[in-house]
Amino acid sequence: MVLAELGGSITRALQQMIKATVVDEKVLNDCLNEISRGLLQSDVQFNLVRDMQINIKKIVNLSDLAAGHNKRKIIQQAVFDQLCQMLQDPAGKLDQLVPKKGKKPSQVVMFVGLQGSGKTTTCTKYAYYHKNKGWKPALVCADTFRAGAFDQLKQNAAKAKVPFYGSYTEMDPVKIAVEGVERLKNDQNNNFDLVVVDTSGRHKQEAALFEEMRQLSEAISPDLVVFVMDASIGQSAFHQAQAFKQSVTVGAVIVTRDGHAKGGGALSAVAATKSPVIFIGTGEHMDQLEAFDVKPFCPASVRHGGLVWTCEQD
Ligand SMILES: Nc1nc2c(ncn2[C@@H]2O[C@H](COP(=O)(O)OP(=O)(O)OP(=O)(O)O)[C@@H](O)[C@H]2O)c(=O)[nH]1
Repeated sequence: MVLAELGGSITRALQQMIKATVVDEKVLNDCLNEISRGLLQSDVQFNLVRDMQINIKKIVNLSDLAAGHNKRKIIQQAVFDQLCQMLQDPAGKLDQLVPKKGKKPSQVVMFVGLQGSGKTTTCTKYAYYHKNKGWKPALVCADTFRAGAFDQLKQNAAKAKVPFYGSYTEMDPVKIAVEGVERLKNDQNNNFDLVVVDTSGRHKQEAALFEEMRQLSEAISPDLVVFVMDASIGQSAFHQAQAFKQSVTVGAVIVTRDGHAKGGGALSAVAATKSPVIFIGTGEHMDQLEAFDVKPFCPASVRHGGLVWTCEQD
């Protein structure tokens, strides 16, 4: 997994710093440069990497640290905090964002993203994931643009045994979404608590499709808009994600096809949308969706000389 590989290179940089006999400016710079190299190789935007270096240096002001301070631990914590902030909860709103099981009226989650980013697949995976955790999810196909999207979602929904709403004949995605969401929300028999809406793929250059997405979002007022991004798009993730964020209130990111060399583009999408990565798609199958865990970037402990330097808050 590429995000985990990036975690490995960050851990190695920290280990080098921990091994140093004296932690001085040179050791700190070497460590930060090594981490920056890993991030840049994973295609994280240069500006983000530079800002992260600046922030860490502000927190870890070696000349101001009195003797007796555990410099290694302070550096490690600063690196971990910065990465967590970049990835996990950049706006500090994760708690409010995540739908709550059993909540009424049903919460609506709308999926948006570029063409082929994996939205349709991820919608079903997301519904299936929650179903296995005891939720009552349902799916709506508001992708009238791609021929085959309806059948794809219908088949996936049947496989996942998740109820589904869509139409072969209606071509207006806003109408379908409104009807589907209303019907599923008011379904007294099934008591759905999560309605997942799949939308057409679009590109920021396609103004009309972006306007359609804005109208769709306005019409159904989703509780959460998820931006689905393919890990392989690398740096262009930043501008695309930013364009989506400017049209609809993106609240979270799901990264698909993680395993690609440019997986660090996820960091750029997070920075552009100020939204956390909540899940990672690790394959085409229904169960290949993992709740995102920031820890691979910086494992809980980095062992050296019998000491355990914990990255987690102690
Ligand atoms: N390996 C891998 N493949 C994925 C993942 N998610 C989706 N795919 C595959 O990517 C392809 C495109 O996925 P779709 O779900 O159809 O993409 P989409 O965003 O709905 O496409 P549009 O509606 O055209 O925008 C399919 O072949 C999926 O099986 C993932 O996490 N890992």
